[in-house]
Amino acid sequence: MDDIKQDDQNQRHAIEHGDPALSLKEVSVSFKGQRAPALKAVNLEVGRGDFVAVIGPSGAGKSSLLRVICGFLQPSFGKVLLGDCRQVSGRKDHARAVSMVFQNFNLIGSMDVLSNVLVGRLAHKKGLVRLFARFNHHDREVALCALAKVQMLDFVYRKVDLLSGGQKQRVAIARCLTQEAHVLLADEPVASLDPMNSAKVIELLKSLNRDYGITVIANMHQLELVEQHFHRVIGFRDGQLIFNLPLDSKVSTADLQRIYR
Ligand SMILES: Nc1ncnc2c1ncn2[C@@H]1O[C@H](COP(=O)(O)OP(=O)(O)OP(=O)(O)O)[C@@H](O)[C@H]1O
Repeated sequence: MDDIKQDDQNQRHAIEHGDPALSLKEVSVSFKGQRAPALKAVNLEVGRGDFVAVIGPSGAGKSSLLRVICGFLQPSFGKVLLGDCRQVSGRKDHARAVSMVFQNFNLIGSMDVLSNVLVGRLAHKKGLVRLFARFNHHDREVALCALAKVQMLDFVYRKVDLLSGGQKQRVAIARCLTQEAHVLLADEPVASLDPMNSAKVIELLKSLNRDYGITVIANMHQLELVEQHFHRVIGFRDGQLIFNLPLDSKVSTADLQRIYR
């Protein structure tokens, strides 16, 4: 237990003194037909290897934040930088560096677990090899290692439609691992899961962060899980970043009132 605490402290020290995994500079996102922007001039730096929760009421801009980091959305203003200076300018530029898991898993239900996980390797392919989704021995090895990490090796050839919600989310996480991304974004990863599976999925994300140094940013509605597991919490309201705090104890009532009014 003491070792784990020491590891945690070492990791926090590295984060505080290391390079950023990503930065947002004055990022705004506006949607056609919406009066207010989804994100308003957001400035944010996330440290390499950090484990961050994003909280805020519905419509606060949490998903828009992850989607603009992932490159699914382009900022209307400002820029997203990966590492120190590489600007995110399209899907291709960062398809390998950033991966995402979703509340509804985004898996292909009619395909087996291994085929779904191999999709993560497409980020490493070009041209016809990518078009025809041709995978080699190394791709399969990476995928099987990822499935071992999420404890789904016994289900390699099972159709995804036949898995439970918790198992599906573990497959989705294995797909991210197979992509070998440095940053894992999770959009409400436990919203569809019961409390036991929710805790398991958060523990799994935590172990990827601890064992592989993957930077994790997760949108969360479950404050208890956030306070129990995450190193940092970011609060959003009305598209604005309201606070960005290290999490040594509970989020104060005063801070919660600033976002959930
Ligand atoms: N594709 C879209 N087209 C138009 N407006 C959108 C779109 N996606 C999001 N919005 C708007 O942008 C704002 C922020 O939405 P976003 O989904 O980022 O919030 P959120 O904090 O993730 O909410 P929730 O917790 O309910 O998922 C909302 O007002 C929403 O209606």
